[in-house]
Amino acid sequence: MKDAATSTSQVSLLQQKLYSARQAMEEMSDAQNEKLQTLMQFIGQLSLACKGQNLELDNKLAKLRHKLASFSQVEDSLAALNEADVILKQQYARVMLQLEDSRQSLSNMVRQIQRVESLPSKLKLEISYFKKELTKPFHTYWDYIPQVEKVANFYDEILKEQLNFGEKFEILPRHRQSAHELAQLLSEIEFKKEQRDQITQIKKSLTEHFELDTLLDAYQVVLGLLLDNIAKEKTASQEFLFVLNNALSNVQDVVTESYSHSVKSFQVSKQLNRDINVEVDNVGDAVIEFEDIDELKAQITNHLASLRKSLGRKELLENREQAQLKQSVETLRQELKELGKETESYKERLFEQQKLNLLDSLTQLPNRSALEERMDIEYRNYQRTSQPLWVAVADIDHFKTINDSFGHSTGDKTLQVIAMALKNALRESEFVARYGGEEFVLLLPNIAESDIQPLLNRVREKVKSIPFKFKNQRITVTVSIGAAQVIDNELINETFDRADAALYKAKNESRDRVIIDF
Ligand SMILES: Nc1nc2c(ncn2[C@@H]2O[C@H](COP(=O)(O)OP(=O)(O)OP(=O)(O)O)[C@@H](O)[C@H]2O)c(=O)[nH]1
Repeated sequence: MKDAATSTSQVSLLQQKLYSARQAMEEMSDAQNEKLQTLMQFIGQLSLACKGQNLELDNKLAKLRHKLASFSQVEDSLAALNEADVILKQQYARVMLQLEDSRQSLSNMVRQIQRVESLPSKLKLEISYFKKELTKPFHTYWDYIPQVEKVANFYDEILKEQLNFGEKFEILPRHRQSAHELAQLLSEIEFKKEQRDQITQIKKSLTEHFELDTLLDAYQVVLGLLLDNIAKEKTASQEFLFVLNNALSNVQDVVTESYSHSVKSFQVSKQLNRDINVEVDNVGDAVIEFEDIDELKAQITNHLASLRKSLGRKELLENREQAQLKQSVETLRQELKELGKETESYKERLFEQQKLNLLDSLTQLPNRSALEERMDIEYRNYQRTSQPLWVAVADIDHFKTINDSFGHSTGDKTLQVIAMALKNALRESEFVARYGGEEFVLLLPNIAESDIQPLLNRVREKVKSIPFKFKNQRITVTVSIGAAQVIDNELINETFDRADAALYKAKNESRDRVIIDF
């Protein structure tokens, strides 16, 4: 019995121990599950941090999280852990390569930036320090990102600079050519007085160191001014036509009115004539059929009274008609007088405009259009009379140097003085025009072959003797001249070409000379 009791108490002891052991094991398992949860959370965060970098790594980490869901599966997870470890190492190597590539790309970008010529020196220095910094390798993306930010900042600053000072496009020869042609065109077009200062400024801006924007602005402004002038001219013409139209319709009204009045008067007058004729006939009849002289007297007195009445009415009508006619004529005269005045002022304006269109604004010499007109006239004279006609082209020597050394406005003044000298050196019947730039064309009729060289040499000497003084420096300005005579059936433009070729020779033969194409 005692044994049985002992056994029972041992069993219960064992049961108690077993219970305690199970409890301890359960507690241990809970603690491990808790640690496992922490590990899973960590892997979860790691997956999130790496997500998108590497698809394979994303899958492995997802599988691992699934396997680690309970402690019992930890054993199975080991292989997945190893795989994830390998991929992580590969990913690290790949990131390192990528960072190296990115570093190279950044270095290239910096080299490009350094090529921008207009960089301010401070920025240049900063970029060159930065370039040195870029020679060190990056270890993480966190090394890389700030450097990218720096490059972006450099671009930003450069962009700001460009925006502040306007983008400076390179000026190509064709831009220079366009600027030169525009400046020349501006010398040939006559602008209104109030526009001239602006045009002078534009011309000046085109001959000095200009930017593309200046050229584009110049085109825009010139176009605007021209359109404005055309619009004004159009308005003036329209106003004139309006006045003309008004006057004509007034005249038409007067004429129509006096016509209808005349028609009416004519009808009344015709009726009165008929009445008079009837009365005259009546008198005639009374005389033929007369029996009693007293009765005849009475009848004739009656007829004569009617006749006088009709004649009185006719006279009244004629007087009224006369007055009406006088008034109409007076109205017409007034209208025509007004119209005449208007036409006169329009003609004057047209004449002024025409004159302006034919003058070069800078030198006040005839311009190219005027030259063409005069060439036609002189050529027709030559064809009619066969008197000699010479064309000479004169060009100022090294004029560019004057502009470059003393400024464009000094160049302009020089042109004005030389233009005056050329004009004064010629006779009334001779003609000089500014052909463009620093080139002048002379038309010289009726000059004998033996006289042309001395004449042109006198012109050349006259220019040479002008005492120019720029910036207190005595300067001699010379011209080269080429000339040719119109021959046989040659067109005057062909003569001009020969004169121009002679000028070219004079320029080649050290300038300041006259060459005639005989
Ligand atoms: N100031 C001023 N300069 C002008 C005008 N029109 C043309 N020019 C300038 O005249 C100069 C002509 O230069 P080039 O054609 O090289 O001739 P150049 O310097 O006279 O030399 P050569 O003719 O070979 O002796 C250019 O600099 C033009 O800008 C103008 O209206 N005013």
